[in-house]
Amino acid sequence: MSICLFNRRETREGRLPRIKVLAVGGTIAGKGTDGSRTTQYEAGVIGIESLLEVVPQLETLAEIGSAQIANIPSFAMTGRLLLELAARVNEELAGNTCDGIVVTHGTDTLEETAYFLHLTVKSRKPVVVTGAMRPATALSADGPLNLYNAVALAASRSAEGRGVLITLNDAIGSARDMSKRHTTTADAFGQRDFGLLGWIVDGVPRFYYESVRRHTWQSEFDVGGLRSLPRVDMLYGHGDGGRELVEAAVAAGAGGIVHAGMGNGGMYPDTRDALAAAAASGVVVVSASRTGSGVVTAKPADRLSRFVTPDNLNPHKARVLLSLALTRTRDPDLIQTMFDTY
Ligand SMILES: NC(=O)CC[C@H](N)C(=O)O
Repeated sequence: MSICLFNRRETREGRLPRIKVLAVGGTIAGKGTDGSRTTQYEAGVIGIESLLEVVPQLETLAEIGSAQIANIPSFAMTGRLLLELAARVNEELAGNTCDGIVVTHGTDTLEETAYFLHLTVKSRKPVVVTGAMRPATALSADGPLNLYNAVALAASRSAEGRGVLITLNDAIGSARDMSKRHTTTADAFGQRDFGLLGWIVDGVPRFYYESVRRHTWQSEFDVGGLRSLPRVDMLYGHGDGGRELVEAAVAAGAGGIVHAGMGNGGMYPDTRDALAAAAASGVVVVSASRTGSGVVTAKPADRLSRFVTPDNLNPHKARVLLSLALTRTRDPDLIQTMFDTY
């Protein structure tokens, strides 16, 4: 009888890949008092060194370095921290001392950070974002295996050039497409339109698909010199919608507004009027959808108002791209081209 074992080690000129883990916080670094309660805990309290100690198997995959960038629940994410993180990832990958990056992050806004990095990291080296749905103190905590898988993925040549990847629960997704779709389950992340890029099985990444949209080293966005991002507000569409929130966003200085519309970008008439007025005054309006899936198509009235459609990006990913687009132009036609490209 023969037993086939995968060799998990991928070496670089005879040495293990060098992977840097940048920790931002979240449930993966969360602590609760009762292991059976998976939603009652404080996120972003355990340091990255302690998280790494729990997974000694990482040593078989890579030479690990780490840095604590922040330790926050990810709903507290800021544009400033996104810029800091992107700068750090670019800095680490620019030299020849780092072969790949893992970011540990809260899951609430993990997809936005991953997409932001997908558009601003200038490297073909793997960048993998992971988190956990159960705190480190929970029974069946998912953080340690997610961290192991993330390092395995970042250490693998098979992950190079694919843009920023997300892994949780053995799944590999593109930062462009993967989203959090459940409030509490360990299987919270997925993508309704296209599915996954692959899985990680016993520490071995297996890819089946790839995204053909532009990203990372092909991206035109350079946030190197920026200290803040243009303000983009988001409004949720509904019946009896008013003008007031649109006007408040404009008064607050929004350069862009993403409207999470009903169905294929539907807007309550008063809200539409206010958004059209905002667009006429130079605010870039993206007509997105609250359905969570599918392309939003431009209707004649949208074209007249110069609304931008987000392709199939969900509203919060559209917000990320719009904010980056506004660092380059305020022209809705050019921004539409960006939405059709990334
Ligand atoms: N599962 C999680 O990571 C959620 C915890 C917290 N709300 C955060 O996003 O950081």
